[in-house]
Amino acid sequence: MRAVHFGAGNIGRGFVAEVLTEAGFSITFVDINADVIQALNEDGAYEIMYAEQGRPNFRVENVDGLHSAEKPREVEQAVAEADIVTTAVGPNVLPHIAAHIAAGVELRLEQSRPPLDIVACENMVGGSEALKSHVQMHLNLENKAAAEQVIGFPNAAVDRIVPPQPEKKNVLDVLVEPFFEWVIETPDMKRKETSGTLPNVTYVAELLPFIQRKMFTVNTGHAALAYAGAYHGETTIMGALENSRSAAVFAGVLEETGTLLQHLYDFDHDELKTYHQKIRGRFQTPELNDQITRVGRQPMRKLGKEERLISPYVQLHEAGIEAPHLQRTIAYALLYNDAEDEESQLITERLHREPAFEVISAVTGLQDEVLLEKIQAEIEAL
Ligand SMILES: NC(=O)C1=CN([C@@H]2O[C@H](COP(=O)(O)OP(=O)(O)OC[C@H]3O[C@@H](n4cnc5c(N)ncnc54)[C@H](O)[C@@H]3O)[C@@H](O)[C@H]2O)C=CC1
Ligand SMILES: O=P(O)(O)OC[C@H]1O[C@](O)(CO)[C@@H](O)[C@@H]1O
Repeated sequence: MRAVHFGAGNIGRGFVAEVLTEAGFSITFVDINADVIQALNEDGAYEIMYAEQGRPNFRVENVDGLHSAEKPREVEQAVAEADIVTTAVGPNVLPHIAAHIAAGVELRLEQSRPPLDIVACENMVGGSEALKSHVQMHLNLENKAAAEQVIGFPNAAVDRIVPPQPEKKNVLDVLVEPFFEWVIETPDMKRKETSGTLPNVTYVAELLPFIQRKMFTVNTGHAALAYAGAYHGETTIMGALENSRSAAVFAGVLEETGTLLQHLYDFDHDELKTYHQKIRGRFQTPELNDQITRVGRQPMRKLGKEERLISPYVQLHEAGIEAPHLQRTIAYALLYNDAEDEESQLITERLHREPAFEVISAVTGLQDEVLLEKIQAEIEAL
């Protein structure tokens, strides 16, 4: 069985590949990083190393690579022949890989190949569904209707911390945290016998509670640590946890999103507390040396309306629940300034040039004047 995976980065090599290898797939990675593609084709294997004393490495074998800009026809043929397609490229990159996937789908339909599932493993709600819309834009009406029958885009949630990689001899080897969770929603699958039987994957009929629990806890909590930590002069996630001011924001944010999750889904209070402790322990792994620049990357995306900060903040507001720590975190995120991060630079420049109220509205997509004024006041207080 062959998988085609778009994005041979940290999560692609360090997580998706482990599960697919365990399931017996050989993997063709598609990427635009020439060094990684060359190494995949020369070595055909690499090691996953766990941030856990004494745990042996996991060897990923039977891999190769395709550079999508240099070998577009081969990428399309690989998609046409694949038994599963997965992605971990980042939400902003999904539109850029859609044309290749659509061309592969067209070939598949022409060649009357079996059904296929395409699973986006991105930190976002409705990732596969979003990819589906991008792919559909490249299909004519007839192929769109035909694809609807045989190409599934089941949504998924993925969770594993794969930090910025330490200096190492081999560009492919990847250090990961031992924990992982991959949840896939089953109703949209078209090839359950393949995509529905991956080992160590949790299958659910409705993903929303799982992905919201993950996004609003792991990702919102992480973002709070990153942005509050950066504001208080920290550069690492460990530093932010040890800093009493950012740690207090983190704890407050988890309380607030925990309240929301219980309000939305009736999650058990004690289970949620245990989940919080587990996450705190995962963040507190010194071997990962996780950097604020990674966790805080692309603040404009993270401040989007459907994302980890604004979505719970708005939902709490609508439920009549105050969320001062989330509100403060949103202000920290708007003030976040990493010289290497284009999005943080764009927000910083706009805040210098334009009234804060308008910048906040443009970045977050919020229209509610009450909320905009609250966030503006928060920024002014900092
Ligand atoms: N690193 C982590 O701990 C986690 C990341 N995620 C999600 O996984 C996704 C990937 O994140 P990472 O692996 O950390 O990022 P990464 O930057 O390590 O990997 C992304 C890969 O996509 C490739 N890429 C960029 N444009 C491309 C294109 N047009 N065609 C093909 N490949 C392209 C890049 O060259 C890179 O190899 C994101 O959505 C992220 O939110 C989810 C859970 C954990
Ligand atoms: O990958 P993103 O969306 O930029 O955000 C980083 C987040 O991804 C993770 O690596 C895994 O969910 C978290 O550690 C962190 O909150």
